[in-house]
Amino acid sequence: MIVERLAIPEVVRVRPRRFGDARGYFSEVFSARGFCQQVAEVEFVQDNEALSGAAGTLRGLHFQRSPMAQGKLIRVIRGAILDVAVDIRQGSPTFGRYVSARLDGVDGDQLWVPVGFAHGYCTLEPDTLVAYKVTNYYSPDDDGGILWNDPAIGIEWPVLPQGPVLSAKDQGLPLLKDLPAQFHYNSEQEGVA
Ligand SMILES: Cc1cn([C@H]2C[C@H](O)[C@@H](COP(=O)(O)OP(=O)(O)O[C@H]3O[C@@H](C)C(=O)[C@@H](O)[C@H]3O)O2)c(=O)[nH]c1=O
Repeated sequence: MIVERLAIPEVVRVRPRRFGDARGYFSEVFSARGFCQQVAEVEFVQDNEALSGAAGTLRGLHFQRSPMAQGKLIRVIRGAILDVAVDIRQGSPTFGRYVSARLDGVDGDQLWVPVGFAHGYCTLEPDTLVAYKVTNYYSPDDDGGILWNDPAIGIEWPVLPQGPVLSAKDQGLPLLKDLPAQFHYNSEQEGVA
């Protein structure tokens, strides 16, 4: 497993080893032992899967507030995404900044996005299948979000002349500066894993 910390070092790109042979390949896509030793000591409780039909489907930017905040380990089974994590930790030197990584089903890279970050992705190919593990259960009451194209964050999404395919919910999310106080993430309440 190769581990690479991004410009915001709590966000980590993980490349599990693949053993190729004449049949194809074998890969341990997750091992608690390796992950806890090399990336973050967390426990995952839920596995999610999302299929997006059209290239240019954008989901995000999402998070759950404390105490239901979720760390997420994202990978692409088929297709490709630009995956994005935005630092929303109050007082963080990188608050409001983001990192991104291309993930695809060909090389099998994963992205670890800890609590304290909003997460989103845009699909780069049709029929992209994304799978991710999360460290806390889904809690719609604690669901928070930030508008995907908040100019203060300035994410360089793929160029989409028609604009992205968005859910109705994601079209109406607030800007980071307008996030209600009860959705502010305070690292002192909940340590960053
Ligand atoms: C996220 C989630 C959704 N759902 C349901 C609620 C809803 O009816 C349907 C679709 O939900 P959403 O529109 O929120 O799905 P989606 O926009 O794909 O939401 C996801 O986006 C990415 C970027 C993330 O980071 C995830 O944490 C999650 O927020 O699935 C669950 O039952 N469990 C879950 O954990």
